[in-house]
Amino acid sequence: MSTTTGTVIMTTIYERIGGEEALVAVVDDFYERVLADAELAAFFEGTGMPRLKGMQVAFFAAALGGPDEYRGRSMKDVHRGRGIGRHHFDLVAKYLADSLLAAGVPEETTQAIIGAVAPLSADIVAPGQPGGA
Ligand code: HEM
Repeated sequence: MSTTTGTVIMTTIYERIGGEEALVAVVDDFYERVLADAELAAFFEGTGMPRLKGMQVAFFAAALGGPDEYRGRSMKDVHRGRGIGRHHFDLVAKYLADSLLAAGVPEETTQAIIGAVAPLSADIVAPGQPGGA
């Protein structure tokens, strides 16, 4: 048996993907895909997209280990009463993965991010729907 001493360098997913700047680009591309999908676009009618993009960047930054806290509303409050189904959630998750991969985020990191957002379906999918609380 051998022992090694060394420095363990911990990096967050936030840092690994390139921080705030990378996240802004990913979120822009993500909403382009979401709004181009006829099954999703109607959910965002009447939503101010520049503000939503900013909130989404803040949310993902906090979720992925970034330095700032997310100070927006809870996922449950934001998505309540919108009739979001499991299918819609899965489409959104797929577009997020597509955007991350398109930005050059490695497959493994992309999977880790999708794994981190998956449990949010309990708060986002409407109650009574599969995957909803
Ligand atoms: C990974 C899953 C998701 C995450 C992390 C997420 C996150 C967020 C965040 C951070 C906001 C902004 C909150 C605020 O304004 O205070 C938001 C708003 C919104 N989300 Fe989601 N969301 C997700 C999935 C979905 C899905 C599946 C739909 C519908 C298909 C959806 C529809 C909306 C809409 C319409 C708004 C804007 C509400 C408004 O106009 O104020 N979201 N979401």
